[in-house]
Amino acid sequence: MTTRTRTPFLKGHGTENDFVIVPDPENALDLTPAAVAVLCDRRAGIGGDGVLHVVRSAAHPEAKPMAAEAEWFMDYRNGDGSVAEMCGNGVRVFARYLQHAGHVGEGDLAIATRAGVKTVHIAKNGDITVGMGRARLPEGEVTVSVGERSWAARNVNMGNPHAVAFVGDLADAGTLYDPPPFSPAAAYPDGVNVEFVVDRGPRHVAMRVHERGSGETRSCGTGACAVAVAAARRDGADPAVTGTPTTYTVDLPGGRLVITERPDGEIEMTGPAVIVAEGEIDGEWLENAVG
Ligand SMILES: N[C@H](CCC[C@H](N)C(=O)O)C(=O)O
Repeated sequence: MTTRTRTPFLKGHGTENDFVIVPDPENALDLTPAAVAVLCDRRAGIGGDGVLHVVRSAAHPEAKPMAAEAEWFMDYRNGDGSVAEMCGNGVRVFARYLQHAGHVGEGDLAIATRAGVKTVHIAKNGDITVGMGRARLPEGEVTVSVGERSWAARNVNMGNPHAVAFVGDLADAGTLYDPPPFSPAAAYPDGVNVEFVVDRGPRHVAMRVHERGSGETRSCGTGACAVAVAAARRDGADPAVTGTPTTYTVDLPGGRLVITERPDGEIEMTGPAVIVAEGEIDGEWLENAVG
């Protein structure tokens, strides 16, 4: 962005996982990691867990191969400026933005992401359902720690990496200021999102999450999917084994998501998404802030 340009932005969230939305159909903006970090700064910037850069698939080299299937590409960035493969809450907010901007209506659409094309359904009641694809469950147990405490965790990949630890009480995870150390280091060469989970009832869990690149957030869509997949295996309810779909209700600090895994491994996540506000980014401010 050059000085004195004014770039539209919107603010939105899905179960309080919040994002700065930057519409840029022709991929004209130079959205550097430093610019993302400044935009996500909750004091000196707009504030958010991440940025949803809205680009036509045909205008982005990573999304061009998906352009025939999905007109729009969610170029997702974490709040620290790093790039992640996928953001579940982000896809719902992205779909809500496309609807808000008049690009799509209620019903079915497809969104390109770095983890492939995701199918999305915008329901009349406002709920948004995302086809999250299949989980990968790398072999080998991992351990995560917070302070003096450690837990065995399940390695689940939803396009992005997760470590799911079942704990006695969500307070056991302490303040979660820093990324929880994990071992073996080789399990997550590019870092990891760590979820701490307790039971609330049959097929009903609650979780906290420390997100790679964003810190503790109020919600994580891919994390909720990873938790549901790990819980189903713990509970002897793996749909591939039982032949019946499993649905888990996942309560997060920021709201509730419903995750269904089918016998073929396909996972669907349903939850809300809202647009909170829209405005303009001052190019001169951003240029000075980035330095
Ligand atoms: N921090 C994650 C990306 C965002 C995931 C989360 N916000 C979601 O809703 O899935 C990562 O680095 O893999």
